[in-house]
Amino acid sequence: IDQTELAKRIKKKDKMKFNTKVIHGGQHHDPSTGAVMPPVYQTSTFVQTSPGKPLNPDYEYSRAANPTRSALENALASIENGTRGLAFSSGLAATDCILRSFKAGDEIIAMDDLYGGTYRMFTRIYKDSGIKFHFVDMNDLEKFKSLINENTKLVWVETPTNPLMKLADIQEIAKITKEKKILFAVDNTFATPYLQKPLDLGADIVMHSATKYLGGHSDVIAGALIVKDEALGDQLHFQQFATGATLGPMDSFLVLRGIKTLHLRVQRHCENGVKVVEFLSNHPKIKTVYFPGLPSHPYHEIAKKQMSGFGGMVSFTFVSGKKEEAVNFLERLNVFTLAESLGGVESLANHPALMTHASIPEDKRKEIGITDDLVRLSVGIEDAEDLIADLMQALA
Ligand SMILES: Cc1ncc(COP(=O)(O)O)c(C=O)c1O
Ligand SMILES: N[C@@H](CC[Se]C[C@H](N)C(=O)O)C(=O)O
Repeated sequence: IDQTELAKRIKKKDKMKFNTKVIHGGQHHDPSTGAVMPPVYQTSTFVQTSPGKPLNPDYEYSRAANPTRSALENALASIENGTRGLAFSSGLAATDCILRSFKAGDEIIAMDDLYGGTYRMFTRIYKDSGIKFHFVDMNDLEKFKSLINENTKLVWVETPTNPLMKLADIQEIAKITKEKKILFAVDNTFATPYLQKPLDLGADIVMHSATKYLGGHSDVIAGALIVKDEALGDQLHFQQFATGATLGPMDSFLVLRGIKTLHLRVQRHCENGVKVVEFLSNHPKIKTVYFPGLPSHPYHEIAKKQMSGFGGMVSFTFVSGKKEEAVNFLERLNVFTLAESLGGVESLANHPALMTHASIPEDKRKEIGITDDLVRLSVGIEDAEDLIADLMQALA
């Protein structure tokens, strides 16, 4: 098949439905061998037939492009309904790639509840760059609007947020950022494109910690950016190429393999999430359950509007409010593994204040509601009965 015919066939797959796209989107067989999965092109460089003339014009050096990474990047673009995907060596490297575009005097408005590492990058790595950061609850649209001025260059939201499961209305924010010509980036790690498609809702950039649901098997650290606008895609690719935080071929292969079962896994995460939430919500020792699928969740209406399911991430606090009770509970778990990270097939449990969000200063944590008795669960795809039995014995 010649290249034009191949490109046509790939384009057709972009019109297919989501469950087909996770498997075929942006994909074709390996042109030189016919291999169905792209081989792990474990090579740093590519032959040139004459100086400056690579044998294949798409590939000269793997930091710029590598065929295994290209296959993943095409899949990422397809499943998020973008035109360009970029794969990074971590989620934070992907975030950093966006941040590098800004200069002293620029202002960035970010959601007040963020993954601890993102908050740490904004407040510590970029603190001396002259970029000004504002943290605000994006549900207070008036307050958000009042922070915008001619220097505002980026709006950054995570929705749902890590770990408090707050939501931001992507469409409403996009109306404002479009009018003011501000770039709008959404960290879609918790929702995944199976449940939420920020580019379709008006965002300019989707970011992922692909370490989580996209990879799905807790075996890789990876990040992703996806955009619709081709010029923005070129600009971000240049930043990535020129600074170097690209994803290696083996890790690209693992994330691509993970994506092929994303729809099945997230469906089960959602089913199990609801069952775990039902159990926790009726347990006498549990005070508040944070889950966007609960009608009592303050942002349930936004969740219904922009998500097609509620995911498998659940946080909760104890009636006693005591850190010791949370710690004892976590130490007693048997099927849930006490570990940082989320989105893998196995259920994980985490104490945000002591683990994933320890990099946020204590006063700030308290201010946003990350209390010392807060526990976060990443509900996996095991049998829900076993998960609930494990929670029950650990709470007993
Ligand atoms: C919501 C969210 N965004 C970004 C990151 C950063 O990703 P990574 O660990 O892959 O660098 C994480 C976790 O680390 C996360 O939970
Ligand atoms: N100690 C790490 C924390 C990694 Se958190 C991983 C993931 N985002 C999660 O929320 O579980 C650090 O970077 O400080």
